[in-house]
Amino acid sequence: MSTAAIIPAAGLGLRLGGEAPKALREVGGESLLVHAIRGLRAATAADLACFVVAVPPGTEDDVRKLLDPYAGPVALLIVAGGAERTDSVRLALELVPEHGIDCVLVHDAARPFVPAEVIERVVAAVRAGAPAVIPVVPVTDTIKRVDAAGLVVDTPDRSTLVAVQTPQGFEPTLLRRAHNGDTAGATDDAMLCERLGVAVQTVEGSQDAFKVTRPRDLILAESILAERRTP
Ligand SMILES: Nc1ccn([C@@H]2O[C@H](COP(=O)(O)OP(=O)(O)OP(=O)(O)O)[C@@H](O)[C@H]2O)c(=O)n1
Ligand SMILES: C[C@](O)(CO)[C@H](O)COP(=O)(O)O
Repeated sequence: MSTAAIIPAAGLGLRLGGEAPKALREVGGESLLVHAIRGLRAATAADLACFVVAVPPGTEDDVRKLLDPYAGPVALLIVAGGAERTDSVRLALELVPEHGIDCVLVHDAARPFVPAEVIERVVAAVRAGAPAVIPVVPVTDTIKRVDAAGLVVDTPDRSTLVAVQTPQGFEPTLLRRAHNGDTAGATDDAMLCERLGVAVQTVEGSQDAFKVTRPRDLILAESILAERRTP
């Protein structure tokens, strides 16, 4: 049995700004998407069989040429993404093979430096029987809920809160069922499983798995890459 990796990479990167779509922005001379593909391939215990990459409509051929040299023996499928992240994941999921896959990972192109051990932890937990698995890290700020007027409603106990990363791993049939339902307002795929009443398992994530969202995140990304490239 093998793993399929869906990579939603069709976002515009409005918070990051710049000309190119975010997944094609470069760090250390290579795009975030290439770094993400390389990171997934480094997780050898995941037994990756295919990548399905959702890209901005119209960029399919260019992205295929860009990624071909990095996919190696892993099959590379490209699909035009949708308006929302969940649309892009659903469209990619339609290309995931029906047979021979025991785990589907969904991994943001915008998280280029996830350590291999995090990916392998997610896959191992799915293979051990958890139908939905997410990597998480503790939150370091105090989090408050506020109302429309900006007034604080309450302060949740921080020890019960975590920040959620990707890749998120799923038993394939569950992920298909989750994306067949109502996806409105869902900011990750695990949330769709929660809506079905499925228990979602957490595993330890990593600070390196942060999401490139705003311009300063590129500075952190450059610094992580420089650290990794230093012998
Ligand atoms: N319609 C969309 C929107 C997002 N994504 C992908 O989902 C991941 C996480 O989304 P986010 O960081 O919000 O990316 P953007 O939507 O590009 O950013 P922004 O909201 O700032 O425009 C990214 O890899 C992004 O390319 C996608 O495939 N399709
Ligand atoms: C899926 C995700 O990366 C988990 O933290 C996150 O929810 C994506 O959110 P975004 O606002 O679409 O970047």
